[in-house]
Amino acid sequence: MRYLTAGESHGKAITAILEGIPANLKISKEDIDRDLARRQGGYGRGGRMKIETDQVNILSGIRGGKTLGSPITLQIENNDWENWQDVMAAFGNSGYDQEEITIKKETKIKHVKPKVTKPRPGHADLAGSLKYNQEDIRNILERASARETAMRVAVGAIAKTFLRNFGIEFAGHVLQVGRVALDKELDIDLDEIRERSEDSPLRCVDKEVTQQMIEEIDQCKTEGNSLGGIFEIRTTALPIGLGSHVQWDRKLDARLTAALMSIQAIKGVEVGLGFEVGKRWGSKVHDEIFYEDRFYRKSNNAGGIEGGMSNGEPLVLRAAMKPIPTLYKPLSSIDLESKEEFKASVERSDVTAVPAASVVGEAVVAIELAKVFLEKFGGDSIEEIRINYENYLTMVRER
Ligand SMILES: Cc1cc2nc3c(=O)[nH]c(=O)nc-3n(C[C@H](O)[C@H](O)[C@H](O)COP(=O)(O)O)c2cc1C
Ligand SMILES: C=C(O[C@@H]1CC(C(=O)O)=C[C@@H](OP(=O)(O)O)[C@H]1O)C(=O)O
Repeated sequence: MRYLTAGESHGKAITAILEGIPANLKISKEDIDRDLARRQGGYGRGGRMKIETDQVNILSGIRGGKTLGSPITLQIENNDWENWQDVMAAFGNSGYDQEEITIKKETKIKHVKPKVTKPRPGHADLAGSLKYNQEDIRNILERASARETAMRVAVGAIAKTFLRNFGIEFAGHVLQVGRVALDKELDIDLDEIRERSEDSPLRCVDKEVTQQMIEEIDQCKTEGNSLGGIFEIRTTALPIGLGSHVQWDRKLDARLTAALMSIQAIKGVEVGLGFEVGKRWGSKVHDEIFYEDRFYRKSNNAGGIEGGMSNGEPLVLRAAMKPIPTLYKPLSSIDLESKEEFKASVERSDVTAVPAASVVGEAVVAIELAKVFLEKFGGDSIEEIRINYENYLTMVRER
């Protein structure tokens, strides 16, 4: 299974081609749209989310509600493209002048100079414009933008649908926003994490902590600043043996953490206890092994992975997101043309997007897990994969 996304943040649409999903998988557009709406939510997001109502257009690979085994083409339109047509028309055209262009941001008419020359610290602006030899930073920021994650969520919704056929479910929820953290042990099951986080404007399972996070965001916004945080992805128990110890690039932990690191603004990823393992003695880290009809553990410090393979327990992964790079009180930067010191450009921006990132986290983990699952139980139809899967489970059970 493989996929690529394409599209600029203010271009007409974003697209993906997803190949390798087996035939006869029932796909519901409503399930994909539900995840797209979940990604758009979250307290602290900027004006763009009021303009977009992300909905997927399925252009190929699905007939009568079922996959055909052929490439699936997905598209999500950018409503904001209407407002940015003049700016985007000047895109990449080095001959345009520096006259102001009219845009209708959030229905308010605004005039902007089409060329962006003041790189924002923390964004792709400086490295991208030098590397791709671009005078206009917009030629970089349009693609670096996390708008692209909408498409990864759509692809992820298909991966989740596939894995749901084998009893694998996901929950992404927020553990920390800025200085406010949920520091209690979570002793609630996956369904309750899902239920409580869906009810929270910050995708946090605790109401009191959610309120404190809101206050943190409000204070930060008033000061023209931005915030990051931490989210966690959990799954139901995985079958033993996804991934492999035999080669570095087949290790499940390496693959899943790379997927999470590929999300814009993610700067750290933990598996199970994560960095805490460096402090504890071995007896307080390793999960002892028990047997009753099957092998099981009473703790899950390993986060469901040992030796690069799933060990039969639920996955537990966490990711740290840095604060959003665009600050309404901008940081110092150097103008690409004049080389003079200026305040960085201010693009319309989120104050924080940790809840959205947690939904993207679910998606990228689901995509990578679906890939690993298909590598192990691969087949061309869902029926064939089910036979392979059940044969393997029987083999493991009979050991
Ligand atoms: C869901 C989501 C929303 C984001 N929104 C913004 C935003 O509004 N403004 C901004 O400057 N960066 C935003 N970012 C972060 C940038 O996309 C990211 O920092 C940038 O692409 C540079 O990549 P890096 O942080 O991985 O180095 C967002 C990231 C995510 C995951
Ligand atoms: C568009 C999305 O997020 C965008 C991610 C983003 C960035 O720099 O990453 C910058 C902002 O773009 P804009 O200037 O258009 O408001 C966010 O709104 C989205 O999540 O769908």
